[in-house]
Amino acid sequence: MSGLDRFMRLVRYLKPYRLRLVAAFVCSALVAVFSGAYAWLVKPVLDEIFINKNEGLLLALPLALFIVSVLKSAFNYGQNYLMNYVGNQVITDIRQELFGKMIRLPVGYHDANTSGRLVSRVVNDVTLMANAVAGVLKDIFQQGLTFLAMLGVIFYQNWQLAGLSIVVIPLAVVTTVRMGKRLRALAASGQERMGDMASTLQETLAGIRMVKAYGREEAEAQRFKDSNRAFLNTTMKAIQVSSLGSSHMEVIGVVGVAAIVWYGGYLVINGAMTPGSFFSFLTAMFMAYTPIRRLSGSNNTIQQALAAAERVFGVIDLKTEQEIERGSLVLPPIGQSVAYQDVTFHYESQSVPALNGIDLTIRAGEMVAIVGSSGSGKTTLVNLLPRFYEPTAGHILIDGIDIQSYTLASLRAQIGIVSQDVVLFDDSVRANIAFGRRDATDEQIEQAARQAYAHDFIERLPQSYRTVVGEKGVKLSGGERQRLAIARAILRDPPLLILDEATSALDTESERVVQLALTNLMQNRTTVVIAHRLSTIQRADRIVVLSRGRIVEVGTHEELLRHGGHYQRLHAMQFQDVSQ
Ligand SMILES: Nc1ncnc2c1ncn2[C@@H]1O[C@H](COP(=O)(O)OP(=O)(O)OP(=O)(O)O)[C@@H](O)[C@H]1O
Repeated sequence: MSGLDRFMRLVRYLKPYRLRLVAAFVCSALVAVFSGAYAWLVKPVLDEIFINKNEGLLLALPLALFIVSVLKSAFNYGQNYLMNYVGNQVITDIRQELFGKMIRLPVGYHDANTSGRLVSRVVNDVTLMANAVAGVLKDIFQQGLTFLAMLGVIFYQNWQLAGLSIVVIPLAVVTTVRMGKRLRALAASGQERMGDMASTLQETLAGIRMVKAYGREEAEAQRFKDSNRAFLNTTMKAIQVSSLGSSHMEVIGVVGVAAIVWYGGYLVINGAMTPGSFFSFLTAMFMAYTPIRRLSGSNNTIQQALAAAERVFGVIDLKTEQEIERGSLVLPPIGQSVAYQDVTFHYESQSVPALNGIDLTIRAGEMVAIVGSSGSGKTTLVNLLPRFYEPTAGHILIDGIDIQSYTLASLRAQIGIVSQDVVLFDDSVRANIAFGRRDATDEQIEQAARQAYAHDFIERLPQSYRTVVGEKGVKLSGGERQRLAIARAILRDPPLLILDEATSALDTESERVVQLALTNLMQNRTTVVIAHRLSTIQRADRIVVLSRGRIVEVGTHEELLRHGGHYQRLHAMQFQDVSQ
């Protein structure tokens, strides 16, 4: 996308606010007119009052200056407020669109982009665009028009002198354009650095306990220092370029003024121009300098904003899961089966497929346990069901129809997931349980909590169901967090359940309660469990053993033990201690 395309695209966001924009434009035009009047008034003030000593105008002219200045201020306020209103509205819209987009992008996108980078996109890139849209919009209109008004006065007072000063302008333009290019590149790399910094920050703060436990404070501070420095370096380079540019402009300006004083002085001395005209001219020149400087400053801001816009639009233009999905059928509760047919899945970043030729039929109401060593593909296998990823080859059918034919929303509505890393939000216990069903009543929530063996501990919390659990539920114990997650799944009541059993050991009592809660949750559902516990595995109708992405054995616990293959070996290794 070229700079112009991006700019035009930003302009399109202005459409809903066009009335306010027109009003702002009118205010800007009036500000410019009154600025011109100001410069123009210098001539009569000087010539009539100071040179001709015209007493009749002694009161009228200062009064005129006063009125012009009041009107100019009033319209300046109007345009300032309106432009900022429009600019900030546009940015709020873009930020909302960007966030809405991000949360709908496929899981694969989030795997490839650290959350720090994404946060930086929403916070920093959009802010850069905000500066441009709100600030520059104002400058372009007001300063642009003021510049034109000044140009009018300059030419009106003396066109030859004006011609001379105009020679300076191309010099200024060349400097501005060259500087802009360099600044844009620097802004892009600055934003990348900022993203890296945000990633480091977020990772470290999220893992603060580990950082402390392993005494990594120094090392993390050092790691942060590196990205912090890298950011400083790009920032300083940008500052260098833009300061050099400003000095350049300053020198060009002084050359212009010197030339004007020399030629203008010559005209006045020879009587070709009145002193009033000359000073009115000079005032207009000086007043035109601010718009030029502001506009060239705006150019820098615009370049930064366009670089930011490129990244922001890059995300907005990605296809969301919903846009990629082809399905239109609405999935009813599962009646017969879920079937994997020759399913292969390959993560883009990996050299070997994570799943290879999987054939597996899970009957409705069945409980299937998936076991296998670490990295064998268990999580990947279940992640294909809610279509977090799409199979590279093969199909997954529910009741004989490919899940790609169903809408994502209806498919996911049928699936409940309880994973080992419980995701809780910094909200009340109630809101965390009602996460998948915002419309649930207090009675329903309490019932789900009871079934999940969570009601008693919730009642003991300081504010019961209204207690806020802290970021990621830090104010709860591991077992309590899991029971909240189970209550959440019970409330959602999905026919198909994916359970990723926690590997982290809970104490025996806590483990027993979580198991009871799980038993309640699994009742009358089709369940796929990534199983680590002996108790779960023994209760399973069938056990599927994965190894390096392939199904190597399927059967009940007893059958597989008797068979004496992979499972028997896994079992011997993993469950020795437990069974003793
Ligand atoms: N998001 C990802 N991007 C790239 N490769 C991945 C991704 N997730 C998993 N893998 C790779 O795919 C393979 C299967 O991983 P998967 O998480 O499915 O195994 P698992 O059996 O669930 O392991 P564990 O029991 O340790 O959780 C592994 O080799 C892993 O490195």
